[in-house]
Amino acid sequence: MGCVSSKQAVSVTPALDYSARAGSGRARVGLDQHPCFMKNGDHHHHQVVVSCGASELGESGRAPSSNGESLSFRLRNLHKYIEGEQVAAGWPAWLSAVAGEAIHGWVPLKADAFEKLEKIGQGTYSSVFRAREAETGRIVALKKVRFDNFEPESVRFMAREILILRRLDHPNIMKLDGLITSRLSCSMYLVFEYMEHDITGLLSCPDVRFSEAQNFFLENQSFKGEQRLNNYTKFLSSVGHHLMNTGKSSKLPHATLFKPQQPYDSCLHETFKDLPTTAVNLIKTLLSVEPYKRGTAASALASEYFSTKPYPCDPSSLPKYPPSKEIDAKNREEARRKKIGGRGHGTETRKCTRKPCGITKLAAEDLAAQKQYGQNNISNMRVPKGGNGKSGGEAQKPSLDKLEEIFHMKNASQGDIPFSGPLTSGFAWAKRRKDNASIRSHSRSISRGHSNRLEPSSALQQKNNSDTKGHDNGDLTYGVRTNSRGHDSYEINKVTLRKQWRQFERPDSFDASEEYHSQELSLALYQREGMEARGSNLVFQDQVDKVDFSGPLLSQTHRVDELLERHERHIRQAVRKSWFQSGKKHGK
Ligand SMILES: Nc1ncnc2c1ncn2[C@@H]1O[C@H](COP(=O)(O)OP(=O)(O)OP(=O)(O)O)[C@@H](O)[C@H]1O
Repeated sequence: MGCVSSKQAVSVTPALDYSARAGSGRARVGLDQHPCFMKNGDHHHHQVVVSCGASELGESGRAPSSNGESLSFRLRNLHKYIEGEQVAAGWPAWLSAVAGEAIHGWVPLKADAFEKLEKIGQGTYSSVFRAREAETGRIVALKKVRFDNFEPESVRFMAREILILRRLDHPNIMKLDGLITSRLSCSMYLVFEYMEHDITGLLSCPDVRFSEAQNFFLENQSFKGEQRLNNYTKFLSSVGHHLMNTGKSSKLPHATLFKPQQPYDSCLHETFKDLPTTAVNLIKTLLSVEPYKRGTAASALASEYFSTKPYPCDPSSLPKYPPSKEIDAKNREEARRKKIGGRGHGTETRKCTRKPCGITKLAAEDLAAQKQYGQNNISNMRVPKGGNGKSGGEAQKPSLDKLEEIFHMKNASQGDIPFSGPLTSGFAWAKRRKDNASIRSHSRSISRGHSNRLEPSSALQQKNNSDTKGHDNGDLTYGVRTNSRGHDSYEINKVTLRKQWRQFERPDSFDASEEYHSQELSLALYQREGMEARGSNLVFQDQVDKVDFSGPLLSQTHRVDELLERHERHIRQAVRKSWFQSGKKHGK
């Protein structure tokens, strides 16, 4: 694992140790013992017992009344102290404030240490890029995760993935090498070792046929690997609901979310009648809705399926397949569909079909945004440091929100067609495209409500495609109309707006000066903006939920796997949404 300290006990020190390899996430940040506290337990800050002197009592210097208070008081100080240390090491404050443990012992990697190549994957909450490490030439995968850095729950959610990845150390699990972000950045990239294949890619290759033993091997291996577990999740979404609806009521907190309109009988045995009973039994266990009944990876490995013939082949006997990834399969499929169906049978149709209301709303907002951009003199916009948001910055805000949403449209998770092939070279988002990045970094995550809201109309989608040329990597794509009235002024204002943002915020430019940027300023502005955005999102949310959980989702041209994929996404989104909400309710 790329982490020096992930398996070590937490201890902190005022001293930062930068002696490790420069620019590496593996660099060590102070693991020396601080005389003020000692460890008790192995991996939680909460378990640190503090025994500080009077000088450590904080600003007031007042001694708290009871032991409990004293401890929490000191722990608060300790947390602040750790946060300060992490920020000094280059981590953004929003991250260390809520997810200090996930980054503990690491220093952020620098964007310009990598040359970003083409987009190679699209996950529900991420876009994945191939990249080259400048110093070594090593090829890595950069996973840009989507989250809302102003939503502590969202950051925590993302950080949990990091924390788990850091703790995993296995040949079948892609290693997390580090994180790219900076003190002034609102986004983050996870740096992984590069994987040439994924199962979906391999399975989609017409030339690749697995023998039973190879298949078995892959299954067996895959229980040990994160990548394949993703595929199981997809699989789960395909048959899971049958299991869920066998008449037994689930005790899960959000079970009603998944409750279908009509009950189903489990059809696992029927669906997999060609599989041996041992395999179906294993699947059944793995798909149990109730967590306590569900098999773990370890129990799966011990299942009969893996101990009966045919045994897995020896890994060394596996042929070396040409690189093939899910994105290639998607692109091939998309090309095929376009060829067969011509216009109107692609993703655009699907998106339009699914969310007509959202589209209408988006189009209306788009027009409103254009109008507003036309009216406002954006070039005069100047956001004062520490301002209260009542100046030009605020005036521009609603437009900016809309604009950035439109910008992110293509990046929305639902049914995106990822780009393949080298679209740019160099770490463009840090160097050449600070303009876009400014807006992007300012933006909040499009996961959850935002992404749903951004389902484009076909007109927007068309423009998306053409606008992509001028921009980088498919990471950020403009969904601006070309054929709408007012387009020119919109374009001009858009450029101006980007310049303005660039002046006070240089996200993703990892050595940004603080001359114009103020995280507090951004925070103040966006807290208000977040409320506005959330308010307007409510309009869409109902529609989205309605679409997500009822009725036929696809037109006839769509394949079952797309349906399943989308189901999976919807389920995850619903779960995460409710998870966030319940987290908020409980004031976590
Ligand atoms: N380390 C890697 N090397 C090469 N490609 C990768 C790597 N990690 C991810 N990818 C590619 O990116 C795609 C999306 O990644 P992944 O499934 O991990 O994203 P995700 O956001 O976790 O998705 P989801 O939430 O839908 O599971 C994968 O299908 C894979 O092809």
